[in-house]
Amino acid sequence: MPDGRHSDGPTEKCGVVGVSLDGRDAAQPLYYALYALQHRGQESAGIVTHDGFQQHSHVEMGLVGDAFDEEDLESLKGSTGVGHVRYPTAGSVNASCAQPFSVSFKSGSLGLSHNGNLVNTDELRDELAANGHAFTSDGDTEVIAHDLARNLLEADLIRAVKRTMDRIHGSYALTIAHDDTVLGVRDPQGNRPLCIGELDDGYILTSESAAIDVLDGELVRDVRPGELVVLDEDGAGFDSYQLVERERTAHCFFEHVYFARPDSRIDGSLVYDVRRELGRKLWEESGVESDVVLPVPDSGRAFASGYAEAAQADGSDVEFAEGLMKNRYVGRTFIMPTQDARERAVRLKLNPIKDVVEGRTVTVIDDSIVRGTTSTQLVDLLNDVGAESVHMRIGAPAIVAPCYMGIDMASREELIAAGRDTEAICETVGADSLAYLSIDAVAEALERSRADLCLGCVTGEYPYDIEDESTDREVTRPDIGDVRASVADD
Ligand SMILES: O=P(O)(O)OC[C@H]1O[C@H](OP(=O)(O)OP(=O)(O)O)[C@H](O)[C@@H]1O
Ligand SMILES: NC(=O)CC[C@H](N)C(=O)O
Ligand SMILES: [Mg+2]
Repeated sequence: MPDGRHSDGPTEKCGVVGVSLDGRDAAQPLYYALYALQHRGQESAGIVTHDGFQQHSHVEMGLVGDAFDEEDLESLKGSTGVGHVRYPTAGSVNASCAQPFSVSFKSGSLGLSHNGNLVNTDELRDELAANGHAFTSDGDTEVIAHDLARNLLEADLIRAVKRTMDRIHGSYALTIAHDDTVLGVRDPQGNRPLCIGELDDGYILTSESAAIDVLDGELVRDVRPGELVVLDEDGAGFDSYQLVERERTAHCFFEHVYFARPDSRIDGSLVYDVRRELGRKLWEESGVESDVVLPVPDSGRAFASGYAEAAQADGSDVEFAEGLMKNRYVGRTFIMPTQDARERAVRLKLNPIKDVVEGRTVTVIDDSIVRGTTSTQLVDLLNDVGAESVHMRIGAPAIVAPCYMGIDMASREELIAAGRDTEAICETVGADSLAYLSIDAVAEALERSRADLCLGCVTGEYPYDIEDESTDREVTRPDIGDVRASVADD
């Protein structure tokens, strides 16, 4: 397995936050912000604060609502701090890798939250260990914390961060509490999102602007790729240092397709608008006449409304209907650790309304197909309730390669599109027709050139050097019959 990736798990990403307030305790706003970022990671949640004298930390496995009670929040004293929700992509899936990571050293303390994945973790860990650093986890985040702590012993804050940025390779959006100073750092290619918000009595740094909204704040701007933002300790403002400049960005397009909340604004675009535009383009590229268009909730919704709107504008009398009902108590299905659990979860999660579907031709719109669990089951379900035909339209290109940048998107073996063409995938999921959106349409909707996006999972070409990437390229495909049989057995 290549450095910095574990073998199985969901395609979730972590959420980071940091706040600096004028006197008010930071714990509660951090907690609410983490609640707003819960979709980005459900494995653990944590907050580290600083009261001007000492650091306080509470980190637990589980969801935000379960990880903290009132007493925990009260114990987190101080008006500055950082928080994290984790979905593991590097290191163990247990408390040893839960964040924020705390490190105490001669000249102070650090609490560090990370979204992303380093691609040179092993090399850095070996070097730091040889210099006497003792690690308590096998993750990449602790390596960043130790490297920064070491640099802080020899240099001022800005130089120390710059040195660490020069040494760590890969994707990272970081919020860091260095004593009572809160910092935000974004990797030089801006792979993972990070933005700055203004609150009534302070400032916030966070993965998604929805977390600023829930605190009734205002989005100021995105943190620029390669930029360090330092919040004033009294919450009065912030300073910016452009520490690394790169010619090209490598923004992750999948943030807009699936990960981020539709109500978040990332790198200048509202996720909801981008999804609707992708849906419109999907109609333009591969629209198919049918009686009804059904979104796959949740993330397929905005795509389907854009698709149906474009179809109707073109004179189609297709109906847009919420014909798949979602059980809101079942989380994102990738979170399930085994294929069997994922299949069961899809059945629990989505139920078709027979009356909407029976005897009709149906177009199902989803944002993406990863392992194919959702689409394969859905086609069966829709056929079971009497759909005359089922056409799948997908608002992203086919995912043919793993993600090494902080999304655990399974190995090639598990990806239904790796080593298969669209026709074979269509046959595998059992649909009457299937079409994906083109990569160019994605770049157009995001108003960026292809060269400024990370498209690794849809092209297999990465903007970072990935150790051992090539060893994962050979895929032995099971027979289509075997795949369908395993679904039918369930
Ligand atoms: O091909 P698969 O491996 O099944 O993965 C693709 C599905 O998983 C995601 O939904 P998910 O249930 O994670 O979350 P959502 O409710 O936000 O759409 C995505 O939106 C697709 O529906
Ligand atoms: N999903 C992420 O961004 C994970 C951050 C970090 N690589 C970890 O596994 O803890
Ligand atoms: Mg979905």
